[in-house]
Amino acid sequence: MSSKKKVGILGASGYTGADAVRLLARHPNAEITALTANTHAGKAMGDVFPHFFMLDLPKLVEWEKVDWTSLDAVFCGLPHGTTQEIIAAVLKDNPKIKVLDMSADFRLRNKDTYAQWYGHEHRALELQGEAVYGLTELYREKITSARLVACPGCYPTAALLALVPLAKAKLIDVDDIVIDAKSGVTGAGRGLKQNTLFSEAGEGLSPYSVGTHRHAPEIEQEIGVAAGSAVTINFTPHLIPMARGELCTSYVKLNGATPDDLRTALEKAYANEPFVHVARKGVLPQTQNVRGSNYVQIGVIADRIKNRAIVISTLDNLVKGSAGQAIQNMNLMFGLPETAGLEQIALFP
Ligand SMILES: NC(=O)C1=CN([C@@H]2O[C@H](COP(=O)(O)OP(=O)(O)OC[C@H]3O[C@@H](n4cnc5c(N)ncnc54)[C@H](OP(=O)(O)O)[C@@H]3O)[C@@H](O)[C@H]2O)C=CC1
Ligand SMILES: CC(=O)N[C@@H](CCC(=O)OP(=O)(O)O)C(=O)O
Repeated sequence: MSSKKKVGILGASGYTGADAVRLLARHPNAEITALTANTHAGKAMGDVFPHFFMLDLPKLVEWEKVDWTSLDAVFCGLPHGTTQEIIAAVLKDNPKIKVLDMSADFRLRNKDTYAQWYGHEHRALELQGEAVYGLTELYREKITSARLVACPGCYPTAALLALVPLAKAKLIDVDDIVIDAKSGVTGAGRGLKQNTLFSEAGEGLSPYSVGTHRHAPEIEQEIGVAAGSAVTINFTPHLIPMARGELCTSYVKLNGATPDDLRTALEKAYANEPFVHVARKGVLPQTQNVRGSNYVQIGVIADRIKNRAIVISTLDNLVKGSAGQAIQNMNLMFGLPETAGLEQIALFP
């Protein structure tokens, strides 16, 4: 009998689900036994994503048709709002399944903050209270014993890995953080949308949700925990003409520290981290350095303005920004080597 963990992927016809398939198909300790879709249900995975021609994968089915009793874990790449209802139904009858949610449904701890930003009351409040925030480097211990892990959004992962150690060490003024972020268009999912058409996204750079993006409260929640006080940040996302990749430029005010102190604090925080690389002085992170990999690269640059510094972080939104981080968390939850299935080097150029 195979000792591999049997995993299912909800939303396998979407981008995060498909990247989970790409990575899990070569994971030494996992076996994909169920894949779900909505409009694509009934199709072969190889017809929906022809780049999987070499894999023998289960057919895409509606989530109600999955034999949940045979699964050890489920990855969830569904739209937010939909996830909470489906996961509540699955866990009700199959309470032992481990859930790696890549949507936003269980990330915000405060139910009022959730309702304010997502426009409705949470429909699985108990699970919202149970979920562990899945930023591996910050919550490793809690993730190890969790049943439901709310993997962070791609922007929060990039921003928080750069800023949390600095907020914790009180090296920066947490009331003066400006995050300027850029994402490739896969960040918006595979569904047809006007703003991600090649003709509209291919030759321009567009800011969106300025001052209103739902990742602001998620970032504030975790910087607030690190700082020990509520914070408000300035966060502006942009859509850039490339498929995958994300880069966050954070402008910070120093609390009497130097930019070199910031770099030293980050190096110390991530000295034993397999997937976070602090660039040496003078090296600027760029999306090409992490594309297709589970790595995050962070760099610190002195600003010409006195008492300010610039912290740049980059990741692949479909790997460390979603499917890769979810697999890293699954590895912890099953006591597997944390890096299993995730050691790919960036696809450069
Ligand atoms: N893309 C990214 O970089 C990141 C995305 N996320 C989050 O991960 C989740 C998935 O994102 P992404 O993969 O980009 O999205 P996609 O739009 O590419 O895929 C969504 C998936 O959900 C399925 N689906 C849609 N509606 C329903 C429904 N009512 N019932 C069951 N299944 C449904 C779709 O099926 P079908 O195609 O058959 O209709 C598809 O498989 C979202 O919550 C997103 O915000 C998080 C981090 C990064
Ligand atoms: C380019 C783009 O549209 N990106 C998405 C973020 C993707 C992500 O991380 O979203 P979740 O919080 O839903 O998981 C957005 O801005 O909504």
